[in-house]
Amino acid sequence: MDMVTPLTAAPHDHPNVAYGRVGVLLINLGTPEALTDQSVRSYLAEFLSDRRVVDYPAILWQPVLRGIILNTRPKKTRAAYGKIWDQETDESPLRRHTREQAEKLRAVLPDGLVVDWAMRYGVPGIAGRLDGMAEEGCDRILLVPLYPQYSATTTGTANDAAYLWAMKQAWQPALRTMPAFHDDPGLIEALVGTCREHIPEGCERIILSFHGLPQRYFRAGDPYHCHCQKTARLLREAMGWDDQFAPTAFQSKFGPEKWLEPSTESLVKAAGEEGLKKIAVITPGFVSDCIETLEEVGIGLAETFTEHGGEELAAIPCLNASDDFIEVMRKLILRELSGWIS
Ligand SMILES: C=CC1=C(C)c2cc3[nH]c(cc4nc(cc5[nH]c(cc1n2)c(C)c5CCC(=O)O)C(CCC(=O)O)=C4C)c(C)c3C=C
Ligand SMILES: [Fe+2]
Ligand SMILES: [Fe+2]
Repeated sequence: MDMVTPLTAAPHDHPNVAYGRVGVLLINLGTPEALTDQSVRSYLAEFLSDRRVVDYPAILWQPVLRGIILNTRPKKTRAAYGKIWDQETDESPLRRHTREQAEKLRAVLPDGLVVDWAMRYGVPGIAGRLDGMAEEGCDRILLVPLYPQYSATTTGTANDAAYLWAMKQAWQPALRTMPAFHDDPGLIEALVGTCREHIPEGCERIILSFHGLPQRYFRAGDPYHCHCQKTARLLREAMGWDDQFAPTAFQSKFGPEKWLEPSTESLVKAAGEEGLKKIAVITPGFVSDCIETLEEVGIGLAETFTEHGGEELAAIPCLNASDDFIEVMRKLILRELSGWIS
């Protein structure tokens, strides 16, 4: 690798600052630290106070959030996490997969790169991990929000947190951000691989389900909806599906506003009512299994399907730390590090 040797002995009147290294920081959403109401509450408080996520004026929103939502939702959300918590490592699935993705990428990326991971909400936080990278001498850092489709509510806010940290640095590192990779041929090929492996024999419909957003954000210019539609189209084309067999839908609605439609729930109910017995749901907007894929889809919507006459709803696993996904990310990261490493 082409890098300057970190300064070990600075001239006597200079601060001893390490430099010359390149860092890669994977960033995911965030998740409760422990399976307690208090931990879920503080995670939701931070998440739902982010103005990129809920853009109502704070003076109106904070009383609703603190007075109602944070007194009711944590108990329900904790119960949902309880069904999917990783007992082996005592962490949420999202945390486990993100950590494993970073560990595997560190092993396959060039020696000398500093590869780490952080969460936008909760721990390990973005600022703390960037402090660590700076201490290790990273003066060039690639930020990699782990969302194939760009949204201001996810990618945008992850990058914001890094810029906010950079505003306070005496020696601000050069920062690059990973562009959306919703149409990356490697990503589509990896999704094709999971479809071939996991879609059950005799499946009558496959719903391509993405996390939703308020329609208002889409109208204000967030390209997320278009990125989702493109991922869905490329996957359909690669699999030879039409949009009757493989419709796009949006899940996880929160609050009273109109969100992107159709909802995954409405398509699951309709499939049962039409007399379909076996369907699958794939979630190509989530690279890691989490509460929204394992609990909402794998448990909740599977029950909804049987309540409406269906028999089996297969929730297709996310790419997680599979070799295929690590290879997708390795190539994208090397592309984005062009000129920084040789
Ligand atoms: C309040 C509005 C929300 C918006 C807008 C939103 C966008 C959005 N979220 C993801 C990915 C994830 N969201 C997850 C959990 C989650 N999301 C919301 C709300 C909004 N998300 C809430 C309240 C929660 C918490 C769970 C609950 O209380 O039901 C997760 C899972 C985290 C985990 O630990 O498993 C992910 C991942 C995307 C991609 C997105 C917009 C594009
Ligand atoms: Fe969400
Ligand atoms: Fe669009």
